[in-house]
Amino acid sequence: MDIIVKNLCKTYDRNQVLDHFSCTFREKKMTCIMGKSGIGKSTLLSILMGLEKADEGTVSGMEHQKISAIFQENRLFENLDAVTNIHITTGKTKEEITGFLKKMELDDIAGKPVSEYSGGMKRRVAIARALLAEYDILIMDEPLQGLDAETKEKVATVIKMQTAGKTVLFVTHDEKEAEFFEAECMELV
Ligand SMILES: Nc1ncnc2c1ncn2[C@@H]1O[C@H](COP(=O)(O)OP(=O)(O)OP(=O)(O)O)[C@@H](O)[C@H]1O
Repeated sequence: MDIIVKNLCKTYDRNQVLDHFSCTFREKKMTCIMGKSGIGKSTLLSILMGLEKADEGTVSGMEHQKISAIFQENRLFENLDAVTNIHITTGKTKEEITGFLKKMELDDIAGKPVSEYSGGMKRRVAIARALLAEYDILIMDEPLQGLDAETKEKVATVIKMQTAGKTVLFVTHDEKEAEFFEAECMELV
């Protein structure tokens, strides 16, 4: 089912962020949501996920759908290791998680608490957790931010393979990422 957004409005205090915004996100496709900083991309995602309420407008196609998300913040349990972090959320076995972490080049630190990881390692754990969860719709808010060019390419390749044929909404500032993922682009203005 496509996700159909009609006439969304959202104002914080006197700051009108979304003004009758409408668009369609196609089922089983990746859509890149682009637009300048502060334009309302994360706000749109929050409304789609039901974490924020729109002042006006409707969203259809999200009902009864399992959503997995990578937020701008990693939202990890810092005192737990990568495997436990991912197990708690996804229910996947230690073997499944360890195998996947290897693809993300995280297997050697998987047993240490997340608090001891670098920023890029934490980001990869958050990405792995979202990809291993069962979902109908994957929502990613600047998932590759903070990764070096080489790691970004590897992780992007894993994301591309894992999300083929899935409905994915992907906020990025980087047109090259949109090209790499062969995603449809939607610009917030
Ligand atoms: N909870 C909130 N309370 C008040 N203002 C908010 C809140 N959340 C977002 N805003 C404001 O709404 C506007 C849009 O923010 P949002 O985070 O959606 O933008 P964005 O396009 O995702 O930006 P970026 O690319 O920098 O992440 C900004 O002016 C921001 O300050």
